[in-house]
Parts: sequence; C-alpha cells; structure tokens
Amino acid sequence: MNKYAVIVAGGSGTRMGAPMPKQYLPIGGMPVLMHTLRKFVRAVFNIKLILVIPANDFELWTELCEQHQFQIPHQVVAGGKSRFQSVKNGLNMIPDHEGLVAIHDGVRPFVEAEVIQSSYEVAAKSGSAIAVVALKDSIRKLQDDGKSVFQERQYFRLVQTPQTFQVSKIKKAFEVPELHTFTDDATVYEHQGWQVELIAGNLENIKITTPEDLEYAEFLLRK
Ligand SMILES: Nc1ccn([C@@H]2O[C@H](COP(=O)(O)OP(=O)(O)OP(=O)(O)O)[C@@H](O)[C@H]2O)c(=O)n1
Ligand SMILES: C[C@](O)(CO)[C@H](O)COP(=O)(O)O
Repeated sequence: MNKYAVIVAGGSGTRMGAPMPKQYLPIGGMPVLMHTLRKFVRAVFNIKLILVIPANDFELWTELCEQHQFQIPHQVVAGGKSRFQSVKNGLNMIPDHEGLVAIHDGVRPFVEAEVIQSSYEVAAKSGSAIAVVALKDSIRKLQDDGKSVFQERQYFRLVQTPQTFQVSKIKKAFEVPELHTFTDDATVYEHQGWQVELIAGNLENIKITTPEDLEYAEFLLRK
C-alpha cells in the first residue's frame, strides 16, 4: 500500500515575526522544514513526500536545497490562502485513491518516528489516526460573562499532527467548501460524519509558532 506524506508549509509565519517564514529558519544550522522531511523519510520506507510551500518561495526553496545539499526526493506544490487550501493542494497531487496519507505541519520537526509509524498502522485499520497529547496543567473555560469555570482535564487532549488517513476518505472530505470550524484535518474528516481515531503523540512535537519556540527547538535539537 502506498504511503504518502503531505507536509504543509504554505504559511507566512506572522506570529514568529522573522524576516522569512519560520519554516525556512535554521535550527542546528538547517532549515526547520528539512528536519521535518528527514523525520518522515527515516521513519517510513519508500514514503512519497509532497511538500506544500507558498508559490513565491519555490526559488528560495531550491536555493536552500542546493546550499544544504538536501537530496531527499520530494514533490513541491504551491500552497493556498489557508491551511485548508494548502492541504487540499497537496492531496490533489496524490495520483490515486488508494493508500494512506499523513498530513503534517512542516513546522513540527520534533515528531517521533514511532508516532509517524503508528499513525499509518492505525489509519490502515480505522481510516484515521490523529496524534494527541494529554494536558499537564489544569484547565478552565472562559465564559461570555467574564467568569471562568473548572473543566475536568482528563476529558481534553491537545491535538498535533501527523493526522493520517486513508487517501480516498480524506480526499472526499476535502471536497467540501471550507468552514471556519476546520482548524485541522480531523475536523474536516469528521464533518463527513466519520469518527476520528486518536493515537499518542509526543510532547516534544511542538508547532514552532513564536520566537520562544525557536529557542526551545534549539534546546531540543542539542538534547
Ligand atoms: N495558508 C497556509 C497557512 C498555514 N500553513 C501551514 O500550516 C502549518 C500550521 O500553521 P501555522 O503554525 O499557523 O503557520 P503560519 O500560518 O505560517 O503562522 P502564523 O499563523 O503565525 O502566520 C504551518 O506549517 C504552516 O506553514 C499552510 O500550509 N498554508
Ligand atoms: C493543525 C494543528 O497544528 C493541530 O494542532 C493546528 O490546528 C494548526 O493551527 P494554526 O492556527 O493553523 O497554527
């Protein structure tokens, strides 16, 4: 069964506020995105990688690949205005309706090989596999009246990527018009009335979003 990964890096990284989108910033001397692609190619034999980046960045990416002698084979496709559109563009590059596809944020370079592998195994059986982690802190819900209420944290999970699916099902799910409630691929999938399957993610699989995350990423890499 073919295994694909759509690595989405079509964003502009506004919250990072760096001179270039965060996916190209170096950690340990190499762009974040290259660490992420390397994780997938090392975790899964014969994986087919589809990289989604902004259309204007094709030249930059080619230059970075030359500069870092990055030779992992991958197909590059232009992103869209939203993450939903970028994922959809990536999925459109998959030539068949067979197989499995992991959708992963390019800015999550610390995903563990075991998480990637288990996501394909579970999605093969259940149709989907969504990486999540439990909360360590207490949690409260803010109300419109300005008050807050206690929530039982055992009922909550933080959602990460990879989010892995049977290709036929996720392609069908992405045929719908985009809704503001689609915060990730799991929400698009369950909009079809299908139940998502959760798997254990890894705590270090952070989404590099703000400058402090870059410092933490350097620390994780040195560890
Ligand atoms: N139009 C978009 C927007 C986001 N993404 C990707 O989705 C992932 C998660 O998004 P986020 O962390 O929000 O990235 P940005 O949109 O770049 O960041 P910001 O919201 O700070 O601008 C990132 O890998 C990002 O590149 C994408 O492929 N296409
Ligand atoms: C897909 C995601 O990383 C799961 O946690 C998250 O929903 C992306 O959110 P963002 O607002 O696009 O950063």
